[in-house]
Amino acid sequence: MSLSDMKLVVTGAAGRMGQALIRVIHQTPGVVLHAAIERPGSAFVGRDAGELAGLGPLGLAVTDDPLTAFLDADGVVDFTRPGSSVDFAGLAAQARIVHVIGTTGCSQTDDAAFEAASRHARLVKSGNMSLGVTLLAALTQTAARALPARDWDIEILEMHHRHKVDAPSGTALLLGEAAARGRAISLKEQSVRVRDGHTGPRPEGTIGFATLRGGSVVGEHSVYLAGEGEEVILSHRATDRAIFARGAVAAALWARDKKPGLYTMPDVLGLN
Ligand SMILES: NC(=O)C1=CN([C@@H]2O[C@H](COP(=O)(O)OP(=O)(O)OC[C@H]3O[C@@H](n4cnc5c(N)ncnc54)[C@H](OP(=O)(O)O)[C@@H]3O)[C@@H](O)[C@H]2O)C=CC1
Ligand SMILES: O=C(O)C1=N[C@H](C(=O)O)C[C@H](O)C1
Repeated sequence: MSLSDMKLVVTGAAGRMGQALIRVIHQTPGVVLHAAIERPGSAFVGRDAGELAGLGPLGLAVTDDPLTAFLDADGVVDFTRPGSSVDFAGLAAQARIVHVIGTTGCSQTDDAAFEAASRHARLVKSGNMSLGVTLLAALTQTAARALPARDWDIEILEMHHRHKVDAPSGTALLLGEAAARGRAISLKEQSVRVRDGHTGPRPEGTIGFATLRGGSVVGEHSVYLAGEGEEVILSHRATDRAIFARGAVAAALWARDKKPGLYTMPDVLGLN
């Protein structure tokens, strides 16, 4: 470790993403694992973070004390649950550090809390931290703008593993927002999140969502632009959670010298 290495805290350290983050931080020059956090009462508290992530012992025990961990850290990388991420954003604001939020399924109230925390912390939040999906969103916006709503319907299909708890996925919603921007419409007013029974014909100009869950699928997303006699399909398939972890660590490093604020992955990748 060098003096200038960015000291990162991983919350939800024993989770699927927590373990991937510990591995990526261990391999990435310029960052160091400062603390690993699980919730009070978790069976993982006290366990070695490296052993949890399959790296062998790192000499760093998982704790349930984020306040102490954040005070002496440069950033926190957080893929947990909405309520927990809101609490962590408050602590990151107190500590004036970087908070990278990958957690999905957040409500408008949660988003307002992130906005408030970003007055003091540097927050980077995205429903998908991968380079591929950030590009897919840009392509979706371009395609939605180019293909008129009168002739081209937009549908977003996603599939994830059986343990996922929120739907549609954060990525599907991010792609829906990109399509809505391309069409200059409000996703909230024009989205169809569920279909069941006698639905009637498809309302023109809407953006539809369909959700599949099963097995160990890491994450698959397709944007269908369906016209009369032809379809354009833009797709992304994640096969390794390391893509999200690498994006999150790149976001933390990018945000290190930024002003307090709420940023997204296109900011990190210079696409805005
Ligand atoms: N933006 C992106 O690129 C990506 C986002 N995600 C999102 O990240 C989130 C996590 O996904 P995943 O890793 O699969 O989920 P997991 O359930 O495997 O992991 C979440 C971990 O967070 C822990 N946790 C929850 N609350 C707290 C808390 N207050 N303090 C400390 N630890 C806590 C959980 O503990 P316990 O089990 O005890 O509750 C669990 O160990 C989801 O919202 C998912 O959609 C996932 C992949 C990529
Ligand atoms: O829960 C997951 O696993 C994932 N969640 C994110 C989402 O909701 O889009 C990103 C990725 O697809 C994996």
